[in-house]
Amino acid sequence: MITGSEMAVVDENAAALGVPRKQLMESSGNAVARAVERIADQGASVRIVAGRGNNGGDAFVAARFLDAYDLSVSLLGRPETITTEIARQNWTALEQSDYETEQVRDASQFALDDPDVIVDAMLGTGISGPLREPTATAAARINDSESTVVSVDVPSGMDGDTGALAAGAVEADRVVTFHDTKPGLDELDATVTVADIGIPDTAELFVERGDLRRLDRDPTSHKGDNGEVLVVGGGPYTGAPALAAQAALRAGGDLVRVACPRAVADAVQGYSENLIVRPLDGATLAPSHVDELIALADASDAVVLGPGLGDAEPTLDAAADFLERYDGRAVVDADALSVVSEVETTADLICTPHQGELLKMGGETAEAWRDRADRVADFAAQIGQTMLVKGAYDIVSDGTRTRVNRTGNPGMTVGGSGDVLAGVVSALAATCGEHDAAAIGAYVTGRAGDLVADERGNGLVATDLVAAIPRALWQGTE
Ligand SMILES: NC(=O)C1=CN([C@@H]2O[C@H](COP(=O)(O)OP(=O)(O)OC[C@H]3O[C@@H](n4cnc5c(N)ncnc54)[C@H](O)[C@@H]3O)[C@@H](O)[C@H]2O)[C@H](O)CC1
Ligand SMILES: [K+]
Repeated sequence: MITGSEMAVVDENAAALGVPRKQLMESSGNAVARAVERIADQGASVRIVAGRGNNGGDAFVAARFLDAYDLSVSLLGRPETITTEIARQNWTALEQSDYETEQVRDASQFALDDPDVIVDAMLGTGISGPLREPTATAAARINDSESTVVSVDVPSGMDGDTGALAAGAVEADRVVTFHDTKPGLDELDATVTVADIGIPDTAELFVERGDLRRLDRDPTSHKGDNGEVLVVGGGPYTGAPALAAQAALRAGGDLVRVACPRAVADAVQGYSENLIVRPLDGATLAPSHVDELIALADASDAVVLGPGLGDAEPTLDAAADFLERYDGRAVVDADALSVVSEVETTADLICTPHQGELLKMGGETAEAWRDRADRVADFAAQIGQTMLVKGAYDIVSDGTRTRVNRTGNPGMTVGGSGDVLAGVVSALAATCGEHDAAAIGAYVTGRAGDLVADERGNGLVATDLVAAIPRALWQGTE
């Protein structure tokens, strides 16, 4: 089962992997034509009723495979208002090839002459809201007809994400859906065919640019809605918490605070006026700080625990106390990772170890990335948290879903890139679930590294990554 929104991610990832949407549309249309052939003899009358989106586009393709039928195609609208290039191209091909076509400008013009088969391609997963004219009238006429109705992808009027049927939705006899079944289809009194349209299976496994659709920012959001992040770090090191904090800001975090030992507070503040530093007494994190950290964390949307903390006994005790008392979202990185397996926590963690740190946590790794993916998924299920195991192929898993990220390059082994990743993931975790935040965070950070490597080769440093995050994040989708 896959939702319409998820399909939009997968089909854009297929395009990123070299299988463009127009190719998918050709496969979809061919599958629709084969379904018509299964239910109607050659020469039977077939009426395609198409909308102005890609659902219609699928049917314009199907038309080219139905020459043996008494075929006519009705477009609900004007061709120049067809909403996508690939659908428009397939409509134009019908016009130029002299297929029997008509343009229905107004519902009153729409007449059905009781064809044997009606192909319902008015609306697919792009539906929003109740049926509008002329679709509503066309759907009513289709439902009143005696024809056998074959719906493309979903019956027009069905919501691709929830399966809910709008009032007046088409009552299909058959549905030809693509790649995987959709919510609601198995509750219909219709024969459903799931057509393979040639989407590579890695389009769901690999994190690609289509995943950026999951970050649709709510344009009406105002300061503080898109992520207040608390970075708990510093002590032996000062750069790490500053890198994580700057990365969180560059990844869209609105307000980022750094809770660090007083001894390094000036150094951390010195890196940037963008940071709000909350000094903690002393030179390293200690259990006496945990009350204040919990108060600060509860006022944030996500926490990064670890950058530059060091592994002094009191520091690890403090990290363990914090995790046992915190119940929000936290990215755990660096030295703090070693306490995760020892604590009972209700927090939703995203652990970002490299393979060596994974072993220290009690996890297992493997040379081949598919084997490593299995082991990481098992470990994530065992500890009940989201794992992001860094490597040439980053493995992300929450024990149920597993993704693989291939962006990044050897230049990113430079110190600090792990701090940048942790910061990016924390900002995303403030606006989307842990699993997606980890997958997209790995993709964006690696992509930032690739953008910088194009310009600087292996001379990249972690601050270059921070600067490239916005370009990597808002590269835009198709
Ligand atoms: N995702 C895939 O792998 C593939 C999907 N295919 C087909 O594409 C459609 C989705 O196409 P899309 O262009 O996003 O939208 P639709 O064609 O479903 O509809 C948009 C169209 O309809 C109008 N509209 C929206 N809501 C309403 C309404 N309530 N009443 C009337 N009209 C409405 C809107 O204005 C647009 O004009 C998917 O279902 C598949 O069939 C690919 O071709 C194959 C791969
Ligand atoms: K449809």
